[in-house]
Amino acid sequence: MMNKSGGAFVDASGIAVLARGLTVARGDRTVLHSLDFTVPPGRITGLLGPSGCGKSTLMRTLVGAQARVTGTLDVLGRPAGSAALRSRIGYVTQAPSVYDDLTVRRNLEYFAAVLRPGRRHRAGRRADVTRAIADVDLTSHTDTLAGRLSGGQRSRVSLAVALLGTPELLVLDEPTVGLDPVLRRDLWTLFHRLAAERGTTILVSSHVMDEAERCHRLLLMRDGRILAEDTPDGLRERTRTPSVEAAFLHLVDEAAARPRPVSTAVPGHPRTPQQHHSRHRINGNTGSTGINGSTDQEATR
Ligand SMILES: Nc1ncnc2c1ncn2[C@@H]1O[C@H](COP(=O)(O)OP(=O)(O)OP(=O)(O)O)[C@@H](O)[C@H]1O
Repeated sequence: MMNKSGGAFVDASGIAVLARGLTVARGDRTVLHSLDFTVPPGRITGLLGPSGCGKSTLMRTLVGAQARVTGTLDVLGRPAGSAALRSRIGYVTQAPSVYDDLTVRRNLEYFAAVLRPGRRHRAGRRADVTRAIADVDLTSHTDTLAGRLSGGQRSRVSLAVALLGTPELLVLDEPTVGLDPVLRRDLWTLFHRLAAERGTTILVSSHVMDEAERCHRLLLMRDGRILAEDTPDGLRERTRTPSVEAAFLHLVDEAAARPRPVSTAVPGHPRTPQQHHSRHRINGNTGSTGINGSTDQEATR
């Protein structure tokens, strides 16, 4: 089934991601505290919050690369970590995962062969590789060794890898860090094009508040909790502030003035009724592989 924009229809409910009571522990601490949120399909949702608030952990959980998870997390209508989701999600981590001793094209060809093995897919793979390189504006560097690229160019190779399988959901962990303003603008143009033309659902994290204005919707996070879930306009109006940054600070102050919930249940030992009552319980030790090759070993941390 297809939606209006030509992308895949994700769920009868029209929700790409649904989290209820989502809790994650890392080390000896709970780092995500009973999160409730949704991500709409075919839109760009920004995950914003200060360093260490849990953005990467949430993204790892979405792609099934995080252990010690309780609660409900449905992604494209299936429990996070399901094997069936692997080819439907593109995940770009903060550290570009490319082979320095291969050219841009060879890097892409390698990952394309993993996604669609077999001689009969050769022509299709070639077309996918050429399109993905053009998507990230690296056509003029097709035959350059990845090791000779700048940091920003290497991140774009990682993004091209994630775009290879035409994913329905793209999960991007701080993709614009360290990029100059022109490249940042070009990347945001690409994200909007992917959402509008291919119906791709994009979840993109950032700790730069001015990037919030470029998103259709925002999830504002702090200390492993969702402070707000709204459009940029909605946030400004609701807090009567002139910018998303000011709205964020307003919400931080508001939250600080409220008493905190007492419980931080350790995953595996749910204490709240909500945690017992999941529509799709997710497997806390699932170690499915994101497109950038997150491993079972990583899933245990
Ligand atoms: N391997 C780990 N073991 C234990 N705790 C961890 C581990 N990795 C991260 N944490 C903790 O989990 C919390 C959330 O970290 P996370 O990387 O998800 O935050 P973030 O918002 O993505 O930060 P940044 O923007 O700096 O990448 C932090 O308090 C961090 O110290």
